[in-house]
Amino acid sequence: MPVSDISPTATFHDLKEASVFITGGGSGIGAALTDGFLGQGAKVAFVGRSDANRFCDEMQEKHGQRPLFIQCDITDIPALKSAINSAATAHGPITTLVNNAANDLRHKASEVTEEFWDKAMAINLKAYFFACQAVEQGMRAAGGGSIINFSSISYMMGNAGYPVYTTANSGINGMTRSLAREFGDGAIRVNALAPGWVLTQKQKEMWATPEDLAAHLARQCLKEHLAPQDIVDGVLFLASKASRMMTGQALVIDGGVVGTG
Ligand SMILES: NC(=O)C1=CN([C@@H]2O[C@H](COP(=O)(O)OP(=O)(O)OC[C@H]3O[C@@H](n4cnc5c(N)ncnc54)[C@H](O)[C@@H]3O)[C@@H](O)[C@H]2O)C=CC1
Ligand SMILES: O=C(O)C(=O)C[C@H](O)C(=O)CO
Repeated sequence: MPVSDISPTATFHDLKEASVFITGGGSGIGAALTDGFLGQGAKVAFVGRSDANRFCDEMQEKHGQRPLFIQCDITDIPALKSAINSAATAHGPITTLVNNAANDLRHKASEVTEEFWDKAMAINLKAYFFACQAVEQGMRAAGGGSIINFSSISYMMGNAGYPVYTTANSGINGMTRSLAREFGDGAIRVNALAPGWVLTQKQKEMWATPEDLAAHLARQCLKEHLAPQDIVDGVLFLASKASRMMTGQALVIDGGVVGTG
């Protein structure tokens, strides 16, 4: 489905003018999130490795407001912190952080080198932590905020084929619970969101064989594959004061896989 067709169903009035920072907000689920937050009237900044100006043009045309794109590899922690500072300077202190960028490259345990491990963890876990650290003081000064850390049901399913990724996904949930405790006295909420299999263009091109899709659907209670926009309303809810007393949780949006297999 083209990005332009994405339309979240809920309106969260407190997200109007909110300063939102999204990692990997230019493609896949992240692009749907950028679109969704702009649709709420939020000010959105996002980072990604490759040029996203065409996507920003599309968003400006659709919403009358351009997201701020900052080119940045999130494994470069000083660059990530600098991007967060630039976004806060442009839009005001970040009150919603979405740690979305990740890499689910397939691999076998026997093939994992130390170098691969370090690189995978740098993208899928380390960057998440340092982005949380970088927004803490600004959120405290602003009177609070919401952090949403993308995890995945893949570790809950005990999936093979990407063990370093699933290790990081599990770590994200532990980190989320600890940071929820540590940041809670600043009214900063920290939650995880674990999607099921979401058929982005990349998933369709790289991993989704007809056999695997059928097997996955057989495990879902709801017999329809998820699209990126199915994740958006859940993120908006976690960002909004609609979830004001919810923190340290992992929200699963998967069509009903976990616990049914
Ligand atoms: N698509 C799916 O089926 C599922 C996705 N998820 C999670 O949802 C989130 C989004 O997933 P997708 O949209 O499928 O991912 P994707 O791979 O399609 O997009 C990830 C985005 O992050 C960016 N990115 C990756 N590495 C980066 C780096 N080093 N520096 C800066 N940007 C970088 C990419 O350019 C891209 O914009 C991830 O956290 C993923 O683990 C979880 C479960 C299932
Ligand atoms: O995190 C991921 O990426 C996934 O979980 C993708 C799908 O859920 C999957 O691989 C299903 O088998």
